[in-house]
Amino acid sequence: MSSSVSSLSPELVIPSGVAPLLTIEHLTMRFGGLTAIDDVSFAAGEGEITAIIGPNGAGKTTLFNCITGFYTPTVGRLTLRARGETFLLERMDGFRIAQKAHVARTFQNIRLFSEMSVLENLVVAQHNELMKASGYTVTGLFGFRGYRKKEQEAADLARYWLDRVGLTRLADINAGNLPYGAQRRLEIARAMCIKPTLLCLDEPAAGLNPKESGELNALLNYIKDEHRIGLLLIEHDMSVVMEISDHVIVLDYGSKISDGTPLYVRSDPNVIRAYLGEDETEALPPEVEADLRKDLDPQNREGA
Ligand SMILES: Nc1ncnc2c1ncn2[C@@H]1O[C@H](COP(=O)(O)OP(=O)(O)OP(=O)(O)O)[C@@H](O)[C@H]1O
Repeated sequence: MSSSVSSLSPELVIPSGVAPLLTIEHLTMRFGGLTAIDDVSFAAGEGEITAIIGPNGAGKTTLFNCITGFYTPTVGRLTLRARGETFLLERMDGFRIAQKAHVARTFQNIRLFSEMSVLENLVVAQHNELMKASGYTVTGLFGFRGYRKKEQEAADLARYWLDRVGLTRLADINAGNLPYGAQRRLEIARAMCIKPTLLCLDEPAAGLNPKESGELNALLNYIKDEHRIGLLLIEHDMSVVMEISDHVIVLDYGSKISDGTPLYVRSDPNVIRAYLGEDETEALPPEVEADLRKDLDPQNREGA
């Protein structure tokens, strides 16, 4: 672990010791009298999958909305360090967070352009790059070389991601006619077309069958391994979380209640209590209780 990482506050330590890509410090988000996020701090590593889990209403989507500029946090600092630049996200609006910091996002409910073809969905995601190449003029209409080159690059990138998500054969059909699992993969491909530094996925496995869920895991691992970007994942499907995450943050009633490797949080009594309630944890058999205590012993804590 480098000295810069080891000097961080304990709240911000990443179990694997990799450099932080995103640092959230003392984030609080209030809606009138309701505190949806209450003084939450954590860091997400470069080239890692960080899962945000917690019961319904824990504040997961609100956290994403703060990171991606949909909400301006009431309090807190959100720092993204990527490609040699530092961005203070709490000071930026959603458009600049997407275009300058290259933070991409998918939503709980699929938001594709359903009347456009699968391929068009991926080209349209690159609209801003193309507009920049045209100098925000009619250059594109005259087919100038610089613009044509950008247009070709946009088409190549779209085809690359179509291939990666297994949709090349379906490139020309309307996105709204794709099967559900394929729509979810297309959304991720579209987000990847903005060449993100950080990809935020809100329940990507929702509604998927086990086969589609396996394909999703493979896709997310591919993105992590081949493109070395950070992924933030809100997910209720624990098989997905436990299989592909490097780091898990657990929220409950807006507060962080656990932070560590999947193995660590899985046996953290705070997490079990949040998911099952007090009564069930009291009824744990003594040998399970003993295992939990062993797992929680800092000496045995994985990644500690
Ligand atoms: N715009 C808003 N105005 C008022 N309250 C809000 C707003 N957005 C979220 N909340 C409240 O903040 C709390 C956290 O909601 P949030 O959607 O972030 O939880 P979540 O963990 O994503 O839940 P789920 O797993 O059900 O999606 C809830 O009590 C919710 O009602």
